Amino acid sequence: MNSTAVLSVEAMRAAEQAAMNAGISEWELMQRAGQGAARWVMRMAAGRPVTVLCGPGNNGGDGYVIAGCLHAKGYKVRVIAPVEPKSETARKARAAFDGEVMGRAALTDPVVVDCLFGYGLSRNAKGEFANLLEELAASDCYKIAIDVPSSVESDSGSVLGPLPRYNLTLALGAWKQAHFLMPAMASMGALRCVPIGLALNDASDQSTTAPRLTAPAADSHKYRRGLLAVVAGSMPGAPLLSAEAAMHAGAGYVKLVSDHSHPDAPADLVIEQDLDAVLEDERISAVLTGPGLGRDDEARKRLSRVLGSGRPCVLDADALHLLRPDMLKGADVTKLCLTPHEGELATLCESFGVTLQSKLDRARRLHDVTGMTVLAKGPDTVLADREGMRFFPRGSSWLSVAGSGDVLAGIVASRLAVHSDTMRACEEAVWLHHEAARRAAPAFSASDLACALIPAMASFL
Ligand SMILES: NC(=O)C1=CN([C@@H]2O[C@H](COP(=O)(O)OP(=O)(O)OC[C@H]3O[C@@H](n4cnc5c(N)ncnc54)[C@H](O)[C@@H]3O)[C@@H](O)[C@H]2O)[C@@H](O)CC1
Ligand SMILES: Nc1ncnc2c1ncn2[C@@H]1O[C@H](COP(=O)(O)OP(=O)(O)O)[C@@H](O)[C@H]1O
Ligand SMILES: [K+]
Repeated sequence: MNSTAVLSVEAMRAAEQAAMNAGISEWELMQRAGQGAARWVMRMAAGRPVTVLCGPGNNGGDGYVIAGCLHAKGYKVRVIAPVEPKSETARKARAAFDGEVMGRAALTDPVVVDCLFGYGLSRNAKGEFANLLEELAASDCYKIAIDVPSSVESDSGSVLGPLPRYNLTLALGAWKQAHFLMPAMASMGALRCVPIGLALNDASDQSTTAPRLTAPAADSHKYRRGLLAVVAGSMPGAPLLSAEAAMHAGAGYVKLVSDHSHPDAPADLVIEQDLDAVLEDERISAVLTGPGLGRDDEARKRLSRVLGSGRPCVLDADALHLLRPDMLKGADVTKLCLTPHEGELATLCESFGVTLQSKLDRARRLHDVTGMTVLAKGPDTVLADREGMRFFPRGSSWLSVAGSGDVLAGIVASRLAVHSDTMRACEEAVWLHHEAARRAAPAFSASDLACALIPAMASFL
């Protein structure tokens, strides 16, 4: 089975070194990578001619092995290599390939395999490399990236040259961070991982797989299934949306604590006004606040009361702007989930003295300095928690609609009310959010999305 480990370049080099220390040579690793990738290339090429672009490092070395496998199977295959290989193992692979190698040629074949650079890309692709990538971007051939697209920086997912849109990207040995990060992720097409026998069991960072949810126990009642309080503030719409989503994500009972009258609220949503009375109820299993909370003194007081309740909490939207380190004194931070988008993450980093730049680094450090669960959402959602980072497959781009984050916060809170595990709640919520988007018709609104949670739940039971 494919591993779900996600490795930084440093961790990848260490895993390869460990394999070599255990007696598997770099040459053997390259053979496994190249042969495994070649099987995918042949599946996609289905007999059509193939061009392989080979760069100076071991990614180029993999390219010569791929070309060799295709050649041996009778494929019409040629290599375009703007420079000779520099690493010893890649030179050996070049010498072992007895097919056609050209310095420059037009990209006329229907399938092109890109092995210019892998995780060793260290600066902007320029000159002949940039020309080739531009030509590849403009071509309508079937494009396969080996390990990572050649202008993608493996750790950050940032782009250092012309970026073609690939049909397929084959990660070698393990997933790299860029496979789950924007802007790189958007260009990779289908993603597959080719195992090469690395020991990855100790990797702390992982891609997530579909959660398994369970129906309520046979002897459940509404409180035992989880009682959630959604604490509203100055604006009525957003918390109502969160509460509606929460009602369809597992909790047995959702209360909206609000001073507004909410004439549009469904009859089965209980609306209360007395925040202290609600929070004193021992049966409350989780609290959500932030959507529509406002940022004035009253909102700050509400947030402090929620934090003081000691319940598992989800903090979103305005709560993330109001949150300060001193508010966490005495709080059990392991019960708190933050669900910031990019802007809210920047605000939180300022409040908690995190100066790193990338979303991944910021989320990781924010968790490290606060101990809270950080779900940094966006087109490339990442989760930072006690066990490491968690990554997700791409969700529907239709999720970029106002209120979509309120729905997500409601789902996280609902799952938290069910089982009190912050990390698990976030993982389940992202998958449910994505699945609801898949099941809703295109151009859905946030309330359509909340309704689509009902069939989405069924996907994971
Ligand atoms: N090390 C191993 O054991 C294995 C590595 N494998 C392959 O090796 C790749 C990593 O190999 P390398 O570390 O050799 O790195 P790459 O092949 O990714 O490229 C690095 C080479 O390109 C040069 N370079 C980097 N950026 C450049 C730029 N913008 N313009 C021009 N030259 C540039 C570097 O100086 C270096 O020579 C992986 O992505 C994977 O494809 C696989 O064969 C599996 C085994
Ligand atoms: N292009 C996209 N692809 C996939 N998911 C997206 C995309 N854009 C936004 N999302 C998701 O939609 C939600 C938007 O949340 P947020 O920015 O808080 O919106 P709002 O404040 O309007 O509710 C997040 O869960 C985010 O992950
Ligand atoms: K590549």
